Amino acid sequence: MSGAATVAIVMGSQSDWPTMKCTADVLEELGIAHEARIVSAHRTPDRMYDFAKGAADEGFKVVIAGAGGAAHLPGMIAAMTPLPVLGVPVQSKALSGMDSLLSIAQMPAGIPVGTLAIGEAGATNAALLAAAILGAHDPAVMERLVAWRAARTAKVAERPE
Ligand SMILES: Nc1c(C(=O)O)ncn1[C@@H]1O[C@H](COP(=O)(O)O)[C@@H](O)[C@H]1O
Repeated sequence: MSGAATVAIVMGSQSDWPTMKCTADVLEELGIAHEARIVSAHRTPDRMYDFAKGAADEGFKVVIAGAGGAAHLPGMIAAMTPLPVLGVPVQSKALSGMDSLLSIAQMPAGIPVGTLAIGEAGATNAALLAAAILGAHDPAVMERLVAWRAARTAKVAERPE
């Protein structure tokens, strides 16, 4: 999406992309400029430090961080930026994402990460939550979010077939 990105989507590995693509797809549908990068607290700590320290200066307003297993990425980023950080627990093979969920949710008081559900539902909702955050100060974004939700509601059938 063109224009200065307001939402950063970061993930610990290329293998997280099938999940985090759900975030990118919904942001695209909502017309919210975003940028996706692979950044790992474990494997690329210097890149993570530079990203987290510079995210606000880069113009990002919200960071969405997805990671699986020992998912320290969202919390480490939250420790280094005042921006809202939304954490998406990516489903892991060994523990089905429970490890990811607990790693992201159990932050110490003072360093918040808004933790979403495991997997694609969480990745989708992270985009909607980012839109709601941005929409609080941007009526055009809020209008598109309301329309997106209305369209989703309209798809719910009254009766099962
Ligand atoms: N949890 C983290 C972090 C981190 O938190 O910094 N970096 C990579 N990972 C995770 O390791 C999993 C397996 O990665 P590989 O598939 O590359 O082995 C991924 O879900 C990734 O998010």
